[in-house]
Amino acid sequence: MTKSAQPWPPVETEPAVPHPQAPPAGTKLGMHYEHCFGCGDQQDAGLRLRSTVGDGGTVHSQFLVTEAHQGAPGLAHGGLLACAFDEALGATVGHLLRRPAVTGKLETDFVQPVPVGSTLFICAKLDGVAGRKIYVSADGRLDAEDGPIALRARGLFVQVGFEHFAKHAGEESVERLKASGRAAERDWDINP
Ligand SMILES: CCCCCCCC/C=C\CCCCCCCC(=O)SCCNC(=O)CCNC(=O)[C@H](O)C(C)(C)COP(=O)(O)OP(=O)(O)OC[C@H]1O[C@@H](n2cnc3c(N)ncnc32)[C@H](O)[C@@H]1OP(=O)(O)O
Repeated sequence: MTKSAQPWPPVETEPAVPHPQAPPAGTKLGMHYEHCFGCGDQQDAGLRLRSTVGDGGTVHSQFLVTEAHQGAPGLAHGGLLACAFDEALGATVGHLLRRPAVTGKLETDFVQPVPVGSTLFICAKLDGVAGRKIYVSADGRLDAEDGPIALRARGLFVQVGFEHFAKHAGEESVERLKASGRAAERDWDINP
């Protein structure tokens, strides 16, 4: 539940059924790109979010809040926490539906502060699909899978073709994704 009065998903959707080749529950998901701020291990101050597939169209992600992530002294920056949800929701869409998609809208409820030194446990789930629009949501809990809720988020991801990345970041960006050895491993349904 969220404090927002808007229904979710905001439009009629089909069930978001994981792709037949989606990784099964228990699979640890790798980085999608080593320079990604959300998951990459080549970003010194990055979040280094790590994710595992859960049951029933869910993905469980974690990251340790460090001093590099502060807004107020000793507390995580809100925009950075939104970034963690962007990554967790995007990974849920990308890995479970196996469709390249980008964030169209991201809404975050900040329920309680997240201190430096805490680990945020994010559980994301697929909520529905309407054409290219994919709806996902997540809770973030402090220090344990069943810890107190610190944040909630809801996202709309829009399915795109790989030409999206080539058009806006250059052909080289797609080559870099392929060279990362991660996109190339995947047999995407559209525009592989
Ligand atoms: C990331 C690389 C992945 C490569 C694959 C490797 C493996 C990955 C595996 C897994 C890990 C992934 C982890 C990633 C996590 C991070 C994700 C990010 O941070 S993405 C960067 C931030 N987001 C942008 O930069 C988008 C910028 N915006 C756009 O490019 C366009 O606006 C776009 C594509 C979102 C839509 O543009 P249009 O021209 O294609 O389509 P139109 O018709 O405008 O929208 C389609 C439908 O969506 C609705 N829509 C779009 N934006 C909306 C909004 N803000 N609110 C409500 N509805 C919206 C529209 O009303 C339309 O709905 P109707 O079909 O008419 O019903």
